[in-house]
Amino acid sequence: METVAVLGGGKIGEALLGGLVAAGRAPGELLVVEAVATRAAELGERYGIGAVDAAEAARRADVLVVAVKPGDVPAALDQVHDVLAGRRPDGDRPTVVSLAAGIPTASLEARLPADTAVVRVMPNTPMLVGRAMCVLSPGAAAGEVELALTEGLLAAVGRTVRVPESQQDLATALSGSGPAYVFLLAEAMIDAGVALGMPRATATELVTATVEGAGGLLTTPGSDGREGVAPHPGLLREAVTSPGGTTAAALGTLEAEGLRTALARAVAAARDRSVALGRQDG
Ligand SMILES: NC(=O)C1=CN([C@@H]2O[C@H](COP(=O)(O)OP(=O)(O)OC[C@H]3O[C@@H](n4cnc5c(N)ncnc54)[C@H](O)[C@@H]3O)[C@@H](O)[C@H]2O)C=CC1
Ligand SMILES: O=C(O)[C@@H]1CCC=N1
Repeated sequence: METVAVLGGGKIGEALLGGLVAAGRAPGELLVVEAVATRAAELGERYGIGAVDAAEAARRADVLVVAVKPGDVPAALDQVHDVLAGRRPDGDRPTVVSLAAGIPTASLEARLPADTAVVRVMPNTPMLVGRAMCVLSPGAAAGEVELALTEGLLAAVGRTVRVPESQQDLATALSGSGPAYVFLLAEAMIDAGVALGMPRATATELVTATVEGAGGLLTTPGSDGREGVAPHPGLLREAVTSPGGTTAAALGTLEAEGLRTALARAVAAARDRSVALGRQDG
């Protein structure tokens, strides 16, 4: 198997490394470059992954994953540039896989040796439990080989989909940030249950099982009574909504309070922020 080096062992770096280990990848094939020594040690203890410096990662990696904050990407790429320049671009040089929100492949390529294969990916944190949604777009020098290599790696930790790079900022707003919207919804539901008198542990069990079960229905073909097409959220919602019943009362309140509009605005705000992060780097 190829050696994967991750620059940045923070939340998403850990989700990838931990997810790969959980999927059976040998820790010896995984490397992390982490600026904070205590954090690197923590990852070593937790997953048995070796910490190296940027130059060593650039020397040994077949896939070099950039998982630092968008503003730290230029410095991180500068640290590996010269070693990468010493490796031939025709198969010896690693594929650079960027997980950074907003940063276009053209900006990444401009800070890397000419002809480096770059794949821009927007992952999400369910990667840690093998349930990621990873959205991929190739850079100018990334062909089918590099895309397939990246997909093969990420398939171990969830699902992958290719999109034109013009849709990456919107993908970031939907699936990259999306888990946070679901967690906020869960938190708010639990708090509402507690406010109305249910013990927190019970409310938490009810809500988390409900989110998991609803996710299962959304992703199980045929769950809305139709065969051969992806389940429609509206049909699943209708099946819960008895005429004159409790769900209709709740949904009427949510619509009146503007939940749908709030979500549309939230996704647009996240998309715009992703675009702005890319401009700041440029
Ligand atoms: N957290 C999330 O849900 C997602 C994050 N991302 C992207 O992943 C990237 C990282 O985000 P997080 O993991 O949340 O941030 P984080 O702040 O948790 O992790 C970044 C890590 O990189 C380290 N670091 C910074 N510069 C470094 C360098 N030059 N060399 C080595 N290590 C360095 C920091 O010490 C830190 O541990 C961002 O670009 C973000 O846009 C993408 C999808 C989802
Ligand atoms: O909040 C962020 O900027 C990152 C990108 C997607 C999820 N977390």
